[in-house]
Amino acid sequence: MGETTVKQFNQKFLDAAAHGNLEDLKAFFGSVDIDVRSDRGWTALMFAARNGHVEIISALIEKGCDMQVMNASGQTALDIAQFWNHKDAASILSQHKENVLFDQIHNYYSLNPLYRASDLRKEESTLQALKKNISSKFILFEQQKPFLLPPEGERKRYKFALFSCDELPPSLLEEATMVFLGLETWEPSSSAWFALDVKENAAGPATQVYPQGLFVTPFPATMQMEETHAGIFAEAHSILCWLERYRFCPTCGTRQTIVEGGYKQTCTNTGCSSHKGIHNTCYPRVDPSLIMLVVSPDKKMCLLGRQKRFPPKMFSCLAGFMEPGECIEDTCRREVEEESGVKVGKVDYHSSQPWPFPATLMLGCIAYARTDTLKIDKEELEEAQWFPRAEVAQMMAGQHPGGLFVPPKQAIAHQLIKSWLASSSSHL
Ligand SMILES: NC(=O)C1=CN([C@@H]2O[C@H](COP(=O)(O)OP(=O)(O)OC[C@H]3O[C@@H](n4cnc5c(N)ncnc54)[C@H](O)[C@@H]3O)[C@@H](O)[C@H]2O)C=CC1
Ligand SMILES: [Mg+2]
Ligand SMILES: [Mg+2]
Ligand SMILES: [Mg+2]
Ligand SMILES: [Zn+2]
Repeated sequence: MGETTVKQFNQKFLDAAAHGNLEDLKAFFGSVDIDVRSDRGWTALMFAARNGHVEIISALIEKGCDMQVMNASGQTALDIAQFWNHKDAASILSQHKENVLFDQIHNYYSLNPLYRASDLRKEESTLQALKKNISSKFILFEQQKPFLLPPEGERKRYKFALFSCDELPPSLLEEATMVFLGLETWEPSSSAWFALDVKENAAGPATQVYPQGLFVTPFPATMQMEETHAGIFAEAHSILCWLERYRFCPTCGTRQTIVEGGYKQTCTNTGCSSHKGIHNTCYPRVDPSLIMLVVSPDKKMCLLGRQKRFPPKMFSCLAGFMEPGECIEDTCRREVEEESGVKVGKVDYHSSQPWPFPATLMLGCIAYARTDTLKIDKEELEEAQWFPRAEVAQMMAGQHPGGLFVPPKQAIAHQLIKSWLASSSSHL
């Protein structure tokens, strides 16, 4: 095709989106660049958002269009739908959190599309009404094991089986530990999501509705979930583990009551000092830890290590829990020196990842080493070594001659290594 014909071809595709003509639009799939832009920098998704064509938006999203791009005025498709007050279109677009996370790296387990509606947690009567609302969605756990639909046909990933209140026995709804996870969108009338944890024997009622569903051991199955469901799993699983493991007041040992949709527990002993002053024992815990890609002083190598529990031949970034009263930079320097003997200078923050086993928050950093002599702490690491960039690239690609490899893309370690490889290509 000549340049003019390509332009005309692209324009027809954009017109189909603007006019809401789904059949015409689909005819272009496979031959057109789905993110092609008009002269003003508008994509097909933006044209569909401008006119509120919900079907077109869904079809484009399903085909994997980029939702983060901006037009020449700095608007995304979501901004455009909101500006023209197309509520349904805005709602679909806002469910895909990439929209609001533009320019941000998002890691697996962090893509939770729910609006947490934390203000509603305190409104007990609203929560009770939502629990009985037929549009509310329930996900099930049995002793913290999620009830999932296994990969099937074209779908390569696990996803949650969703239940409505009339599909679950009333006794189960009453007795299970319940967590209010949030609303589907910021619209107060949108569907609420709840997680239910049953002690045992929920398989009967659950498999009546979904014969193919099963309660699975969360790790590693949840590493293979639809990404938004993995985000919802992270929220639900961390809270449920906390509710299960902190049933008694850490201050006086009295039984606690679950309140605020599962996001708080209060001690039933009115004389307990946990009711006075500032304390944090009644809220769910999150344990911050650091994970760092350590770059050598000459910037040509990075430091990777193996913990004993890793699969054979897997090397990853060093990691360690933060200690009270410590800043991120000092945790990074201390953990690297403790485990490898290497002294770190500058520390750059990269991105973070909730690690819901049970509630770690991994803070990913790039750490610049000042020294390169290794003195490995054999308790913490079985092995650690400096790897040149080319070898790391082979490990990432699964083409290392010795069979060494790095964690899969769902792990933040993978993303740190990938970023370093991309940024260090200029040092070759
Ligand atoms: N995605 C990846 O490639 C990797 C992830 N990790 C994760 O990073 C996190 C921290 O790394 P580690 O090397 O294990 O930390 P670490 O180097 O601080 O050593 C672990 C020890 O720290 C102590 N500890 C202190 N606070 C703790 C807490 N809140 N929970 C549990 N143990 C605590 C325990 O004695 C534990 O054995 C872990 O959650 C681990 O799963 C670790 C290595 C690689
Ligand atoms: Mg350590
Ligand atoms: Mg460690
Ligand atoms: Mg430590
Ligand atoms: Zn107490």
